[in-house]
Amino acid sequence: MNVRECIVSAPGKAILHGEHAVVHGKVALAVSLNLRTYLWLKASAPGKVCINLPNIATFMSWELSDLKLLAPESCGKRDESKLLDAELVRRLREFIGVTNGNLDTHSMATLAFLYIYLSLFGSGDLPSLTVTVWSELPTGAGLGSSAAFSVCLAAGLLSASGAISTPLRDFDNTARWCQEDMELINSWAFQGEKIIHGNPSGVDNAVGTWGGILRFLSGKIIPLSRVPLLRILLTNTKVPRSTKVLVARVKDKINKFPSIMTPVLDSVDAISCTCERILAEMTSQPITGEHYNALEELIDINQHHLNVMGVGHPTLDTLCRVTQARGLHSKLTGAGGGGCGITLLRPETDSSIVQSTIQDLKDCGFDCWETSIGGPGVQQHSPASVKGEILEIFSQY
Ligand SMILES: Nc1ncnc2c1ncn2[C@@H]1O[C@H](COP(=O)(O)OP(=O)(O)O)[C@@H](O)[C@H]1O
Ligand SMILES: C[C@@](O)(CCOP(=O)(O)O)CC(=O)O
Ligand SMILES: [Mg+2]
Repeated sequence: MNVRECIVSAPGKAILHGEHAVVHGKVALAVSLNLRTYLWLKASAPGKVCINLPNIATFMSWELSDLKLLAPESCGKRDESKLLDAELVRRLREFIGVTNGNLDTHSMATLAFLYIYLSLFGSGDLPSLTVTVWSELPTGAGLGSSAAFSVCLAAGLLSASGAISTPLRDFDNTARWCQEDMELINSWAFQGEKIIHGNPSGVDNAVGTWGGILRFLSGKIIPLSRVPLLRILLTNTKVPRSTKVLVARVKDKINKFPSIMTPVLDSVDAISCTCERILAEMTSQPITGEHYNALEELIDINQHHLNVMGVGHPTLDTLCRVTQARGLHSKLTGAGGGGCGITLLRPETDSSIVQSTIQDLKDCGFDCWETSIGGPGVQQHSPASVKGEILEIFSQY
């Protein structure tokens, strides 16, 4: 079977409010970032499937004849079932030698790839292909690298299978899919997230697919059209953590202390809804200091709640303290336990304050940069529209 070569990309995300609570049916507000993951899919030597994941030093190659033995009996390109095929996951875990509880980066990424590949192609001829992924996002830092990876896998493999169109026309630089195709990409990306996370809410893959600023509640995605331009500082504490472990930790706490944790989750829900209302107000009325005071207070309250849930970290406390000393407010973003935090900047925050804060945070050993938000969701690219440095990485494989 011949595959169609393609390059696709998907953005990372920052959660403004609602991480963890969103897994338990509460509202989250999330925004796409200008950092993206790129996937290049091309035909490979006959009889072989290869993945090159240089961000995580993973390079694998399999014989089609071995993969064919693992393929599920039925597969469905249009099957949007929310349940993972547990039997296929079991066979794949055994095939790549993952023992129970093994959560390493390499195994999760390989499992997610093989699961989507075999689910989409398993019942027919398996195509010989090579997939190379390169990301501008830090891996495992709370910026949705797993979701951007899963969205790219879903978009690339669905396109190669012909289950969705190839939107890029001659002379286009980038192109996006129709709503129906994006829903299919999102649903397969969600399967990838399930393999990597265990119990994802789906907010990260939704932002990776649609981009922009979204309100997410129990799988329902509402793009926010009325949002002021927000200035955000991103800080990576560089403390590694696993979303899967942190999501499980919060669940244990809820099971242990339901009457204590349920009001915390309800409060986070109210924070997300209040934030959404304030953001809408800021587009319909003149923006005042009161709006920013309220947004800052919501950030502080939510950060305390996240500490109560057990997903804080001393480095995140340092981030909050260092930025507070400059009059700025921060919270963790994503799963916490290290990883990244966001700091809200006011429109009038002087660039000298921003630069001094960045320097203070760098002095703590963190990476820190001002980011732009709301970038496009999943896209197909012509090679000419991909940055030279990424093409150069791709050209090595
Ligand atoms: N560029 C990449 N290449 C390969 N695998 C990736 C890449 N980015 C993310 N992943 C997968 O996602 C996992 C990290 O997911 P997760 O713990 O949810 O953190 P994040 O906050 O970055 O989403 C990694 O262990 C790896 O399996
Ligand atoms: C903690 C959570 O709300 C977000 C996790 O984001 P990340 O994998 O840390 O980027 C989990 C989820 O929504 O699936
Ligand atoms: Mg993730």
